[in-house]
Amino acid sequence: MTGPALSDAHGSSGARLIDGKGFAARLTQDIATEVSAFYDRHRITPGLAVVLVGNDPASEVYVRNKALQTHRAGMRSFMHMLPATTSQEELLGLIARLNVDPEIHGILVQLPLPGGLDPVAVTNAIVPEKDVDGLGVVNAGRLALGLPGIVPCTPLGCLLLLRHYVGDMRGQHALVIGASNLVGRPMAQLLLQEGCTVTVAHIDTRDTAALARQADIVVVATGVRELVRGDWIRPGATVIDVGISRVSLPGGRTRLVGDVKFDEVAPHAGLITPVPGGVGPMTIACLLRNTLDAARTIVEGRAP
Ligand SMILES: Nc1nc2c(c(=O)[nH]1)N[C@@H](CN(C=O)c1ccc(C(=O)N[C@@H](CCC(=O)O)C(=O)O)cc1)CN2
Repeated sequence: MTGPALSDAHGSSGARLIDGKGFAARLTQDIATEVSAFYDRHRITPGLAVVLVGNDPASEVYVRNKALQTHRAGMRSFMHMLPATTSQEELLGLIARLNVDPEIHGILVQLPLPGGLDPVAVTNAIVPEKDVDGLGVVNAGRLALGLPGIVPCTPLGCLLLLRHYVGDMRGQHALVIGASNLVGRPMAQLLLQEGCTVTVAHIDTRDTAALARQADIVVVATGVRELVRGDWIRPGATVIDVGISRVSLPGGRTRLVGDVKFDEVAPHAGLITPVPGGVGPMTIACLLRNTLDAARTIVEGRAP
């Protein structure tokens, strides 16, 4: 429940910054310790296969970071970089091989996929026990029923931050803006399980601002940059910004912005995640968590 109050430079009257970067670094260290203990017990190093199709520049950065962090946590990383011309059959063939590879405990196909490839069919081709993105129907169904399973990395990261900084969320009103399979839908399920009253808004929901003004917790995952404005936020509310957009600045430089107009929102919020350094780093830390848990399930035969 710590975190610095924002300085006047941010135009804030005292919202605390949620330090996702620091939290993710500690989580990764803990996972490295657990990976080492797992190796001592079984003489097995968990292995993560990451599949990237095409050359989306942001995805290339994310998969490189995934490989780096996987090594840092003491696990094995297997990268499969495929051309954008890869057919659905070729991709499904690779997944079928990874599904039965004993060195692989987690499989992730980086999203978005190039046009012509069906992300639902592809993610559902991964066997549920290696589906470390938690996006297949088995893990998504388990989450919807409140059963143990693999939870998608970004919503899991948001949940860990909320549990740490907010604590008990029972009775709080949570608004999730954006209903994607990757973030919004699983996030809503997790908040329900925490005892929140949950509203889910679409990008084009009428008067999302009015819904936000009633919320104690606002999680935004729309990809619409700076959608959430200062007057949307009830004083003291917790704001979790999942969006990451790169905007061009004069002189060829770029900067990252989220789905929240930070300088306007921070003075109203009680707690807020920055972009960068908020939810993003938690996504990769939770992928490592899910990979180790998947290895445990496969090797020790126990549920995560
Ligand atoms: N199969 C998946 N595809 C995608 C996922 C996912 O969880 N599974 N999530 C996103 C992208 N993503 C991981 O893949 C991701 C996004 C952001 C970050 C991150 O650390 N962001 C940093 C800034 C990094 C930068 O400088 O660009 C931050 O916010 O501080 C990590 C992973 C879509 N695809």
